[in-house]
Amino acid sequence: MKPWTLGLTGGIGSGKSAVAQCFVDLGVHLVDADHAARWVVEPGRPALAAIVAHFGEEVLQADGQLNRAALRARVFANAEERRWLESLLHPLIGQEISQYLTRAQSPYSILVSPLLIESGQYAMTQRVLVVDAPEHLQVQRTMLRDQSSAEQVQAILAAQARREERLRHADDVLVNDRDLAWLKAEVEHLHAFYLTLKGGQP
Ligand SMILES: CC(C)(COP(=O)(O)OP(=O)(O)OC[C@H]1O[C@@H](n2cnc3c(N)ncnc32)[C@H](O)[C@@H]1OP(=O)(O)O)[C@@H](O)C(=O)NCCC(=O)NCCS
Ligand SMILES: Nc1ncnc2c1ncn2[C@@H]1O[C@H](COP(=O)(O)OP(=O)(O)O)[C@@H](O)[C@H]1O
Repeated sequence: MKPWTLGLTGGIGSGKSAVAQCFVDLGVHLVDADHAARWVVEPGRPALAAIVAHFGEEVLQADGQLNRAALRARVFANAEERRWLESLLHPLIGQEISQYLTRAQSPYSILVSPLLIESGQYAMTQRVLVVDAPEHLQVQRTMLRDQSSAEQVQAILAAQARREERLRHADDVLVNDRDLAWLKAEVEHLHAFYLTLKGGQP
């Protein structure tokens, strides 16, 4: 039977990557929208040239790669610039994702994306798992992971769907407010359940 796709989403620092890694350890095929977002702006790809034409040479590093920190500072300080970037990149990211989803060998595959709902990528999935965490934990974990300031994390949070909106699209919710051993056990339960599903439904 054709593998179905589980959409995995949650706000920044909610624990999507940690949950995704647990599924990978169980042998599930994973496609990561953040990785696709990096591939489409590699040197030589047309999107990078369009970004430089729009934002200027200061969003390039000396080696010709995108200066992600510089672009991050620009787009999370200005919603119009962020929307411009999204309208350029989201169609390209969507194409990469659908190509990689077709390579799935496992009974189901996972698309992990911070913007699954906002970008409409959930249309490529048959079921949605939302990782949820209290906002103070999201901020604390992201600051530790990225060495970013609380203000920058808050600015990114403000650019994302509200928790209620994300939860409205959820078939399953994993509240990641305990330790990683507990998280792993929860993923094992979900995986056992997902293996019983056909096309993402009981
Ligand atoms: C702006 C940008 C260059 C910054 O790069 P970076 O500093 O390396 O940061 P990352 O790409 O790792 O993104 C950091 C966080 O910002 C959030 N984020 C990224 N793009 C976002 C956007 N357009 N709107 C809201 N939040 C966004 C994500 O939550 C991400 O963290 P998470 O995956 O851990 O949840 C990069 O985020 C980008 O190209 N964004 C536009 C493309 C896009 O929408 N990507 C999201 C996946 S579809
Ligand atoms: N339950 C947890 N306990 C402790 N640390 C966690 C837990 N879940 C995630 N983390 C850590 O918090 C940070 C953010 O998690 P991550 O999975 O990268 O979030 P996301 O992908 O949603 O942005 C990472 O450094 C991760 O290792």
